[in-house]
Amino acid sequence: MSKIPVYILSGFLGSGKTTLLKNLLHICSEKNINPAVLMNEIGKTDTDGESISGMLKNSHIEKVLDGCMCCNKKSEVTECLLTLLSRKPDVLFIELTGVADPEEVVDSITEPDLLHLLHLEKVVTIVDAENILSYHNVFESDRDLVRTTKKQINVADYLIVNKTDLVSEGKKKKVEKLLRKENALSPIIFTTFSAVDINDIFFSKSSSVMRLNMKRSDKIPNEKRTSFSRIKSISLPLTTQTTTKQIEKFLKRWKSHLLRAKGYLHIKEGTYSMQCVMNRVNWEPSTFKGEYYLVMIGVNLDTNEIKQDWERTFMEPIYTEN
Ligand SMILES: Nc1nc2c(ncn2[C@@H]2O[C@H](COP(=O)(O)OP(=O)(O)OP(=O)(O)O)[C@@H](O)[C@H]2O)c(=O)[nH]1
Repeated sequence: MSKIPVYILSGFLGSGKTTLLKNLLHICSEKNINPAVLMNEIGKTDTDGESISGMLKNSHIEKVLDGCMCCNKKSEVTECLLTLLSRKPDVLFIELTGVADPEEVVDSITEPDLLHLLHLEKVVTIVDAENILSYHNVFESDRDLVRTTKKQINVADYLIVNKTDLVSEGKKKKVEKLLRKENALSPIIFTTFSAVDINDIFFSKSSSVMRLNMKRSDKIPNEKRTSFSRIKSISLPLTTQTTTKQIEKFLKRWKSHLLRAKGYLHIKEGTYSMQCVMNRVNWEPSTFKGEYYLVMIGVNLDTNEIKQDWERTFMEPIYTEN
């Protein structure tokens, strides 16, 4: 029986992993390739899964929520993978959380129960050209997080520098230099909205197994690792109508700890998907039909304080004309 090729999509919060996954699923649909997807979210709420599910046969997606596949959710991964592999997809994509260490995930997918069913084709790491150079300042005191972002670059077989529409040529060069410091060998491509060439991802030569084995032998045995030591997430339900301005004002109040926010919100103009990466906020009309919410992810978020602030701000209908 031929083994199913697996692609791991890694990269920090908001770098463009889900955007890449959607592009890859479009390519699969055009080429009549039958994909399966394993997704992981740090929080209990599955914001991206909904839109991805719509692009797949129902049974071809599994989700690991409320934790990180590389740390406290390892045991669930084998079960989810066995379920997906039993459906005999042509290819399997695993989208990691933004704070996952891909090397740890490689360890869990190369255990004996799975090894005869799949083979790791590539670890693809996507970096956010706009923000990557400032991460080291943001995470100054969190060594685990700094180590994880470096590791994501270090173990990649293929590196994508995304969001090039938001940076100058000079900044692109600086990002490339940073990547080369951590990873001297793997190809680097530059993209906007994760628009990759199918040949680069699916047909270029893979060096993953060899390189990852090399890296693993460097590991300190029994080292206790967590990739997201101080990362916290909170999901906040919204039962009233609001405005983009009011939501952005709320996010600004918690800006110093916030890395990422996303959700579906009911605003004056209708239902919108909101995506916030560091300081940048995007709003897009959405056909989402569920209950409205906002998820916030950040370093040492004071979840009790945030919850109280949210309830104070959005408990009563607060929509005003201006
Ligand atoms: N301007 C710009 N925005 C982008 C680009 N790529 C992605 N985005 C936006 O960045 C936001 C985050 O993209 P995602 O694909 O959700 O990022 P992610 O890595 O999956 O995020 P997490 O799952 O939270 O880690 C979304 O609003 C995207 O539309 C790009 O090249 N340029």
